[in-house]
Amino acid sequence: MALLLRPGAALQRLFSSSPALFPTMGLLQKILIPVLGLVLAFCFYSSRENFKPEMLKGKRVIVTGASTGIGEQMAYHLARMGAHVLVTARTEAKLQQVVERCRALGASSARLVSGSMEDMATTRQLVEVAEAELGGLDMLILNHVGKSYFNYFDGDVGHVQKLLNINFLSYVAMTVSALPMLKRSGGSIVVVSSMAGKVGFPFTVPYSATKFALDGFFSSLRQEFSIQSVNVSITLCILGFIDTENAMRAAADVLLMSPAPKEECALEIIKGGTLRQREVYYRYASTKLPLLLRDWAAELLDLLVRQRYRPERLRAA
Ligand SMILES: NC(=O)C1=CN([C@@H]2O[C@H](COP(=O)(O)OP(=O)(O)OC[C@H]3O[C@@H](n4cnc5c(N)ncnc54)[C@H](OP(=O)(O)O)[C@@H]3O)[C@@H](O)[C@H]2O)C=CC1
Ligand SMILES: CC(C)CCC[C@@H](C)[C@H]1CC[C@H]2[C@@H]3C(=O)C=C4C[C@@H](O)CC[C@]4(C)[C@H]3CC[C@]12C
Repeated sequence: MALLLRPGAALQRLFSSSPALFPTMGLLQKILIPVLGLVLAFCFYSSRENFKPEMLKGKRVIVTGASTGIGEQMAYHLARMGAHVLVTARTEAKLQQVVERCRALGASSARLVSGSMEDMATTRQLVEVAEAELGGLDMLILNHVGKSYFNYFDGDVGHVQKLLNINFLSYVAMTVSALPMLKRSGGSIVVVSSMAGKVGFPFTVPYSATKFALDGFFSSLRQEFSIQSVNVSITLCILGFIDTENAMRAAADVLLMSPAPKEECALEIIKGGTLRQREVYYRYASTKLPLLLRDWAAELLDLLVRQRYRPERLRAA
């Protein structure tokens, strides 16, 4: 434990307790350890490129589920950064407004494709528009989710299947269709997932299944890209509770926690994708830190989570 918390002090204690074994310890302590520390710090910071909004200028980006919530906010950030934005969802009227706002915010171009992700024709059309009108694709942001319920699992297998089609299979289909373009540009795939795709929470059984599936598929695919030297990054985004209209309506009464803002969340996703990070955790303290408990004290994590729920406030199904 001491080695984890104060490695310098722990090493010092270890070495100073057996001077005969380490005749050059004085030298080691005074010079080598500080130098090693400096080298490690340099490697760590120099490998982490800083994000700059200019990185997105002129980049061709598809954002799915962009008519509302986090997807809509990502479209606006990308527009401000001067990207070419192609947004999609089912509600054409809403998408039209998003496109207009993107143009006003300074997008290099903004267009839409409306349609359901249950339908493979939508996937095909999106990729065709990117190819024909943008001449390729640099970033694919997969963000849409089908409507589900926030309540006890009701046994409806048909709903699980439908949600898997929308939240998981369409992500696979989009990836397969867009991959040739992404390989050409050395681009990025960004997959928006959730803490509910890493840990089992109550009242989101079908949704959680679809998010766990995304982790399995994309983490495995990332390994294959690495073996085959495919220069396409995959960023999996692990989000906590975010203040989008739909999430607030569904869960705010039941959850004893405050939601994080969708605007900031959208920006963190874009930053992570642009820097080709393996995973994004937003917010860090309520996602990454609880996950440290998952593998070592799962029961404790489950208990802490249940304490943040008020099941008596669930709406009658
Ligand atoms: N908000 C939160 O607390 C959290 C959200 N997340 C994740 O963040 C992402 C965005 O969430 P959020 O912004 O809250 O979601 P919203 O419910 O606000 O937006 C969902 C989007 O998906 C679109 N959509 C729904 N059904 C379909 C369909 N069949 N075909 C195509 N598009 C569809 C909707 O548009 P339309 O209805 O017009 O089709 C809308 O644009 C999701 O992946 C979600 O899992 C993760 C953790 C927490
Ligand atoms: C360890 C804890 C401090 C963290 C717990 C975080 C939990 C409570 C957070 C993490 C992910 C969140 C859910 C989510 O991903 C998406 C949606 C869809 C939306 O329409 C309705 C709300 C819902 C179910 C969120 C509810 C709250 C969840 C379970």
